[in-house]
Amino acid sequence: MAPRTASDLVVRARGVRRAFGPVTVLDGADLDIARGEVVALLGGSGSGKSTLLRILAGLDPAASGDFTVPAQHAVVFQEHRLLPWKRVIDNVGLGVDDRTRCTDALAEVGLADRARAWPIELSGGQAQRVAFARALAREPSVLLLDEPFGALDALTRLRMQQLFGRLRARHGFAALLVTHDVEEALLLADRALVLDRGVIAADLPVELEHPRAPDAPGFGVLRRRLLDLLGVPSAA
Ligand SMILES: Nc1ncnc2c1ncn2[C@@H]1O[C@H](COP(=O)(O)OP(=O)(O)OP(=O)(O)O)[C@@H](O)[C@H]1O
Repeated sequence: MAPRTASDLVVRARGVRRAFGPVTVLDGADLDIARGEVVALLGGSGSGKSTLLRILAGLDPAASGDFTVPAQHAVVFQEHRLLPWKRVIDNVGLGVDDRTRCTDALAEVGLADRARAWPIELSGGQAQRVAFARALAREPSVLLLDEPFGALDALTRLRMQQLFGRLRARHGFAALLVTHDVEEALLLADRALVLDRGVIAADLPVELEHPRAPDAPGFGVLRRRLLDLLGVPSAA
């Protein structure tokens, strides 16, 4: 891989620190994301993944460190966070002037026919699709995703992961994907980072052909390596 220059980077963070009272959660974390690159962020529960994502999203003014994230970013959380008093299309259109972009985004996630529905009328998977449409309508150069598929049932999660792959191929956005799911990281990401004791402790390139599948050659080896990096021992 050619060395990355600063101009290739869409996200650059250096020495990110955050403590809550006496507890230091991030202790000088460094992170780069290149244009169009999907980076998974893993780590034990409470290791600070969401804290780092929130900082990059500009949602935590108390953090310190140097970080640049383009203004044109969008965030998707585990919960859809749709406004219940706005119809689907108006949720997608929040802060976006161009209505065509909103209609197109809704069509891209397969929900053109639900534009006039209320959020309460949607399934969990559909609501999360709308959350992605809302993000897409902003034409982001980077998506910040905090376990966006974590609350979905296994089948819906698989469909959403496939949708994410198609959207990424079409739009070329970069993404930071916080996930607990090793398989998800290896299906979707170009690199997998492991956050441990406040720093990025490992950076694993995922050099697998697309479309990827858990039974494809090379997948199992990478899964084992990533589990090792996460400190999960192999079954005896
Ligand atoms: N607003 C807050 N006030 C106090 N402590 C907080 C706050 N936000 C996060 N923390 C603490 O910071 C640590 C990291 O939390 P964070 O949610 O970033 O971890 P995580 O890696 O995303 O965890 P999980 O995988 O369980 O979602 C935890 O110990 C958490 O309790």
